Amino acid sequence: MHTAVEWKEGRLRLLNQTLLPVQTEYIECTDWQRVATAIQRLEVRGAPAIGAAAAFGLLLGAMEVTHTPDDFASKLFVIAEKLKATRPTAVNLFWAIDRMLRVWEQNQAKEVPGLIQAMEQEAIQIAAEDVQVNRRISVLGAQLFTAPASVLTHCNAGALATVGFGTALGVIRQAWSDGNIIRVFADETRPLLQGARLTAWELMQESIPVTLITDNMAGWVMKNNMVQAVIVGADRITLNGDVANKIGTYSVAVLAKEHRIPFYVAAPLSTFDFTKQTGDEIPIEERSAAEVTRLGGQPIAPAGVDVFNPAFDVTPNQLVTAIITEYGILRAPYDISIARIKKGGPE
Ligand SMILES: CSC[C@@H](O)[C@@H](O)C(=O)COP(=O)(O)O
Repeated sequence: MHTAVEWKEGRLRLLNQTLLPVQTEYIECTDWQRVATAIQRLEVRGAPAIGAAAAFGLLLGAMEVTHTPDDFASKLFVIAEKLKATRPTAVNLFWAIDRMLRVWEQNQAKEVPGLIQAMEQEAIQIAAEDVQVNRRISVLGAQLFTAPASVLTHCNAGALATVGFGTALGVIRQAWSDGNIIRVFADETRPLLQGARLTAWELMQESIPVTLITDNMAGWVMKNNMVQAVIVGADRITLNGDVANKIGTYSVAVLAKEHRIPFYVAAPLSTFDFTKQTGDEIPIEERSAAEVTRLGGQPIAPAGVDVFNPAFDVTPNQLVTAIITEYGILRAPYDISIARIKKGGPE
């Protein structure tokens, strides 16, 4: 398993996911600007991985500032805002940066080196927690699979999208080792092909049987009883259980309902936005038209065509069979089950 985000000797090492599966190359980030660019370009992607990378990005920013404590604070806040502006949808980004800023607040009385040390510990802790949380989600989610089944997934919610094992793919990994996964159908996930490039690659590395399909084949695969469950990750979940995830997830959820197939979401507490009631309030990132009009650098549409390129969609709670978190498996009514985990307690 490759590590997507790694802190080593004062540098952030990111696996460059835009080059996969052709090349396995790492980016050594020594300044916060490079981390911001990596998030924007999707060199590091997936909600938990973005959160961890941003925490280290803010740390790198803090390490550059060696002036008076006042100056330190104002510069730190500017860097935090710039990092927050990289991508709008995955709430883990904001969650991780705010967590880092709280450490600054609590250690304000310290000299800059002491402050930086506290911030470094926090960033390392954010990354380490994600590894633990992935394992917990995987073990809990695997309990939903009591007999051998084939599953469909969308985008990539694996090791590449986290610091550890993955969320949706973590559950699949665990259920596979329990003998309960026959095959994984991976949607290619247009426009940036995270399913084809990343999920298929990750699963093949571990010899988990995977079949790649284009996004528009999911309905036919379900109609032919080729999958018994859908499992995906999430970028933001609101208090009512609405789920933002990679564009195309909503279509898969609608199809799953039509075919009476359970639709599971696996996500850590850091993906819940307790400040938002419904999915209507989630900012949806729109990305460049070139992602749709070009494939592998080649034009596949007439020059100048109008394009709509939302990177995410929102699946309404009534299409979600269960949400697997490190605190337990949540089911409807989600306003009640989510209110319970909001307090940090088990479901
Ligand atoms: C555990 S990752 C969950 C989500 O972040 C994932 O499904 C997803 O939509 C990633 O989108 P991306 O645009 O590749 O960052």
